[in-house]
Amino acid sequence: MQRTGPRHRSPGGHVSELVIETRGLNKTFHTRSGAVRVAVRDLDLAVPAGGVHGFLGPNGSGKTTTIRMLLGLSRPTGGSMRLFGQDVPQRLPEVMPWIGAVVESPKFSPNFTGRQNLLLLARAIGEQDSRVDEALALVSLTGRDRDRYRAYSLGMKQRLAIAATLLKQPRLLILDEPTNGLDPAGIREIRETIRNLGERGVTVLLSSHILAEVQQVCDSATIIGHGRMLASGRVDDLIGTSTTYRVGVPDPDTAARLLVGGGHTVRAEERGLLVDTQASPGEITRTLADGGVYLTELSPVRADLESVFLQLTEQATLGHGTDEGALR
Ligand SMILES: Nc1ncnc2c1ncn2[C@@H]1O[C@H](COP(=O)(O)OP(=O)(O)OP(=O)(O)O)[C@@H](O)[C@H]1O
Repeated sequence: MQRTGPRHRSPGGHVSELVIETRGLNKTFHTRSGAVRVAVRDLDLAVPAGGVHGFLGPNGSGKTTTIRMLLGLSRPTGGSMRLFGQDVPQRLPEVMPWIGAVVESPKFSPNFTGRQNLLLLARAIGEQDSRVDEALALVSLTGRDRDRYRAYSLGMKQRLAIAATLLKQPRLLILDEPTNGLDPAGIREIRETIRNLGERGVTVLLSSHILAEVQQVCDSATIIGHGRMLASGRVDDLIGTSTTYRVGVPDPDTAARLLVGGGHTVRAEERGLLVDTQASPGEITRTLADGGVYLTELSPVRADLESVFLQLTEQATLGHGTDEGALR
């Protein structure tokens, strides 16, 4: 797992081509009341070519701000950015034809069908009409393309928005929280669409505050909190770095103190303690036994990004004192 630095290393140490690269990226807002708000802080983002890369962080952690800067919609206060190896925003006009983005809901005409909306768009950007059928198929809207847009579900509207970006066959697709506000069926359809695109060779940057989403859909991920990168790497590796154990003990307070002293991350829960650690069960047992505490239970809990995130944000918040927003 890589925690800092702009290069993405595979487990074998190979440095892959980066589609998105930021170095020391900063964005500070000055609010009307005169307060200074740091939205993005020294962010080194490295997104390798191919597959789906998750951009994971709680609400307000700086994902949209970063994406807006990458797309030239907002100006950084510091640092540098590259897309396909080109400095942006300076060279944005050159790389923009390769990039599709759904950052806000696009304006479609409610009385036109999905197909008519895309045909209008395709002609406006000089793409062949045949691209419309291909784009509709990629987002699985083929059977519903002759329904009026106003009759579409939110999920279908979102898939049409993705189809619109696919008309020009982008090599990079940036999706900002694309499943927000969708029902479970809509969420599933969008996730399938994103996975299909990743498998077809499109690099997808998927921003999300939903850990399970990133875990299910993404090959690699960057986790941010307070505008800072907390970890980056393959999702398998991010999960593999730590295991959570449920620890049952007669005296949880003493046990927690001993475990924290031993360098483990500890959370209290109803049935005992949850310990996020890279250590073996034997080491946990020894740490407690050396302090005179004997276990009544020690069982591994399925590792997920949530425990990784909690470990990372705990480290990051030590120096900040503010709390992260809600993750679900
Ligand atoms: N135009 C602005 N003026 C002032 N503060 C802003 C502005 N835009 C964003 N912020 C602040 O910057 C921080 C990061 O916001 P941002 O929208 O980038 O987070 P996010 O990770 O995309 O969150 P969400 O998941 O809620 O969209 C927040 O504290 C937000 O309030």
